[in-house]
Amino acid sequence: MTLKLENVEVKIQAAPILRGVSLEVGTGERMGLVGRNGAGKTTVLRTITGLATLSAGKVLWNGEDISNMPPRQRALLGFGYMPEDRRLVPDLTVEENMLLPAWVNKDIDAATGLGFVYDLMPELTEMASRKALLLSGGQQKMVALGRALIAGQKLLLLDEPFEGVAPALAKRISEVIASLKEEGLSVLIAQSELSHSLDLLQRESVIERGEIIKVNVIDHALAGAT
Ligand SMILES: Nc1ncnc2c1ncn2[C@@H]1O[C@H](COP(=O)(O)OP(=O)(O)OP(=O)(O)O)[C@@H](O)[C@H]1O
Repeated sequence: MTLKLENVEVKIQAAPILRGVSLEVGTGERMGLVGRNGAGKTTVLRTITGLATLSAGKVLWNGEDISNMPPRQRALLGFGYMPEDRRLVPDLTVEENMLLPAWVNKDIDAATGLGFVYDLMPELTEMASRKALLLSGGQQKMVALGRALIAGQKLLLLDEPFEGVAPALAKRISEVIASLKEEGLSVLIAQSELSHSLDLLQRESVIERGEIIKVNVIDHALAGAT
């Protein structure tokens, strides 16, 4: 299950936002996408989900060109997306918020998705019937992660999953993401700083002004990981 971007160009109102972006995320790999605000990280994730339109280049999934596939079909391939803002509906419960993608896209297998998420994050079972507005910011991030996993059981795209999250919850989110390797999930994590996830990532692509300028292999000994 390999994701590949080949020379992807995206323009917004004629302005070049992504300029020849190429990257590859292998089965079970956790790849970082690191860059400053405005570098183009969110646009890369939106291109993979199909929400942003390419003006050139290709998005490949297991070698198949999916550049023109609509977002709802990509969800059925097992793509999950957690946007930077959590976008939970305050008056809906935790479970209802997680089921939103399946309400919108009837082809998503909600029961399987929900079972997968509750096995992975039992704490969400305990808060399933609480309204989203009663949760802390970090708990809301957990729910948003759960929601991304309802469909995203092959490729998970996370935009700033640790931003504004207290250390204990950030550690828990990190643990959950790490455990996905056993499920063979590929994960791409966009963030402006690496601090929370150095030991979580195998590689990081560095993006600057819409271009990948380098790919680093994370040295876990140096990062202090075991
Ligand atoms: N809808 C839009 N209209 C105009 N410009 C846009 C739009 N979306 C993104 N941009 C521009 O594209 C560039 C890349 O934005 P993008 O959100 O992908 O960056 P980012 O690295 O994710 O940063 P951030 O973490 O601040 O979201 C920025 O210069 C941004 O201003």
